[in-house]
Amino acid sequence: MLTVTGVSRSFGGVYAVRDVSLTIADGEVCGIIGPNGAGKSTLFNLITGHLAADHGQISFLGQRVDRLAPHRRARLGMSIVFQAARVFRGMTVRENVMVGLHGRTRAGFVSAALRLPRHRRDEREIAAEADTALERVGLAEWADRPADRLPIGQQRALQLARALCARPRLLLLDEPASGLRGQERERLAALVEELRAGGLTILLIEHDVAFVTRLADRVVVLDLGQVIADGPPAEVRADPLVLAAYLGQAT
Ligand SMILES: Nc1ncnc2c1ncn2[C@@H]1O[C@H](COP(=O)(O)OP(=O)(O)OP(=O)(O)O)[C@@H](O)[C@H]1O
Repeated sequence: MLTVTGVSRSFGGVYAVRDVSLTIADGEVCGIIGPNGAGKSTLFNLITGHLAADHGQISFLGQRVDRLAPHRRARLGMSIVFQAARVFRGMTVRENVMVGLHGRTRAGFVSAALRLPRHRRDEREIAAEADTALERVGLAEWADRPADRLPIGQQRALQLARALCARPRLLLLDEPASGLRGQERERLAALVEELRAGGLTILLIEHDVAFVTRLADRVVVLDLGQVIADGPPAEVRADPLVLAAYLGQAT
């Protein structure tokens, strides 16, 4: 589904990502971990198109995408949940999901603003689609509540619902567990497991090694911009190179 080949990116002459290659197969959950400054965010942004690579190739669904802008990659089926994503205040949970869907309808923003008949029909379809996504992430009963009152764990689920509405082929999660603890983290993990069981292909970067190794089929470990391990979670956790990279770092 995704192939990264020999990708590098430097800042001011220092490599943040150096000659990284990895592949993600259809239906796989791939986790990218690594100590602070390892290059995780840089690699994530190279894949989504928010950063341009200096060298290397990225292919998605058999097509070169490394020169495409983020929205073009999104149209091909990449959907991102950003770590810092916020909910829209003053809107309900359902409306928050509907905002993401408006751009996709034939009617679009113009007739939405003018409230044309076509808009009213599309609006009902959009609301139904939003409800389906909310159901999928366990937020159905919160649909009519103000989104900014949701606890942070549910706000993250809401962002997932928004991303799912784009019907992604590949879901990219940027530190989904950050700021979550205990039960919230458990709920999110269960949700990702459900999405995986549904056959969705997922790439996640995370600080929380335990969270990743629990969810991922495969874990790629970066250190100083390079891949130092790539394999099943149990294998990677026991790898001496990985243990050495994490030595002295809080994981
Ligand atoms: N825009 C930038 N300008 C200059 N240097 C950068 C930039 N982005 C990243 N770097 C450097 O590249 C290296 C990798 O950073 P990156 O943020 O990708 O690592 P990370 O693994 O995501 O780190 P963390 O776990 O701390 O978020 C670091 O040395 C960082 O200082």
